[in-house]
Amino acid sequence: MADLPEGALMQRAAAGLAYAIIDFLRERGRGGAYGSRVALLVGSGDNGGDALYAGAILARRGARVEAVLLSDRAHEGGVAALRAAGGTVASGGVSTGSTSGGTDVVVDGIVGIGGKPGLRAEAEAALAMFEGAPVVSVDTPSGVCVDTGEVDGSHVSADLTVTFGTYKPCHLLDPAASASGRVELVDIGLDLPAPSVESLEAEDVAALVPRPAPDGHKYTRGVVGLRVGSATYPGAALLAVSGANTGLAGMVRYVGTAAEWVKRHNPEVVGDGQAQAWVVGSGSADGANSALAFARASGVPLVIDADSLRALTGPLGVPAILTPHAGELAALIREDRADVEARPLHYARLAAKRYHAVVLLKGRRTTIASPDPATPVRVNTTGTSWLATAGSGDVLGGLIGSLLAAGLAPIDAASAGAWLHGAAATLASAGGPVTASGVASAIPAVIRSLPAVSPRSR
Ligand SMILES: NC(=O)C1=CN([C@@H]2O[C@H](COP(=O)(O)OP(=O)(O)OC[C@H]3O[C@@H](n4cnc5c(N)ncnc54)[C@H](OP(=O)(O)O)[C@@H]3O)[C@@H](O)[C@H]2O)[C@@H](O)CC1
Ligand SMILES: Nc1ncnc2c1ncn2[C@@H]1O[C@H](COP(=O)(O)OP(=O)(O)O)[C@@H](O)[C@H]1O
Repeated sequence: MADLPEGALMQRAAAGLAYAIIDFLRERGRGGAYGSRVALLVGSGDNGGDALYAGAILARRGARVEAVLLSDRAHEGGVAALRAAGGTVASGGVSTGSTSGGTDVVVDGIVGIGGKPGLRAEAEAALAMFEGAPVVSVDTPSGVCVDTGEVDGSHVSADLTVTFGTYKPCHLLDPAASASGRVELVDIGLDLPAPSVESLEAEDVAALVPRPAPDGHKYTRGVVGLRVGSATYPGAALLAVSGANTGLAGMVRYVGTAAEWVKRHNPEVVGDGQAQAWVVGSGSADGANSALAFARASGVPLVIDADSLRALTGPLGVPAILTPHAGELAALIREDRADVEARPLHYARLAAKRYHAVVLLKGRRTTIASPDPATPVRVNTTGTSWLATAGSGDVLGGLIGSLLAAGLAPIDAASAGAWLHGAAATLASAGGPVTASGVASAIPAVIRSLPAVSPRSR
């Protein structure tokens, strides 16, 4: 890094940005840069510099590029480069109209990682001039909080965000993740600090998924037990069992009022006995407290879902994964649901600390926090909104339980489970509706499709 000439990182970022914009224009039916009309919204920092240098590349390739400067301190080298390439520069935050009324893309170089949340009035006014035009954000959608994914005030909603070096929390965590649109990563050779938020990829999950040892038997593979469902909600038992009974654990036990149903549909499932992990609470209704008490007394790691979350009073004294959706987490920590949805990172961390458990906060971007504040929070990016269907959370609890029983650490079981669950939903959905049972049925196919893992990296 020390050997790089000054500005080299910005030149790499700008080149990556320019080529991403050209691809974006092609996707939208333009030939590429040539003949396209490009508006750059340029703030006072290096983020605006990236936009200006990218604009210069586009102008050299025949685009009509206008930079709208939102500050009188725009990046000087970038302004000069754009002018030299034939672009126009409008100061005072007002477009000359050279690209409006048919702008093919607006490039948001207002602020990047140096910005404060919220947009200033001149940025809002400039965005309003180009309302309706597609937006590509440089590094981050301007106005969101980069480190938490929260939004406070107005912000850009991008169709595409081109980011440099690494994904930032705002690209992964809602609500800012939704404002980022599609996110493309450009490697510019940055030296990066350890992340506070991360996301598993297929290779990571492949390395975590338990595989039977050649000389293994069913007990060495782990036994998962479920105390879920009730006379009121027998379906929750069936669905949680379907998530657990995909062959990832060596054996599945079920204890509860739905035992006859469960065994009729799952002849492999056996009754009470020792287990390496218990899943409790899904559809447990009045039995939620006793299910939790029995499971806790076993001393093994637990997955605590739905009704059993209400029975929690504090840390459990055993390793545990809590799996609330936003409403359940709000009730658990006595906050408003809307606040939890607005600050998932904050509240997942808070609950993990308070209950000394891994907290998996379900939603579009399921957020998984460890009680150890040094462990990065994991955000799940697989899945589809078709997964928002009754009972799919029950399937997830069972699946995570089987991974826990197979010996994964709670943070790994929770995050690999969420990844597989989302991927199974996408596979089963194939762009259309899917049921919770359909999600469970697709889990083995997702595992078969994971990239091969060398035995050494397991
Ligand atoms: N890391 C790297 O090595 C590389 C980084 N690179 C790029 O640099 C970007 C970071 O650049 P940066 O540090 O100059 O900050 P940046 O986000 O442009 O703006 C900060 C200035 O904006 C202002 N401002 C603040 N809040 C505001 C608001 N809400 N609304 C409006 N204005 C606001 C405030 O100035 P003020 O006007 O208050 O004086 C502040 O000083 C990064 O995201 C990436 O694109 C690449 O080139 C590759 C190498
Ligand atoms: N908009 C969405 N996009 C993707 N996944 C979603 C969305 N909404 C919910 N989900 C996922 O659907 C599942 C729903 O679980 P949950 O709310 O517990 O449902 P249930 O209690 O009916 O089983 C979770 O895995 C959650 O992450």
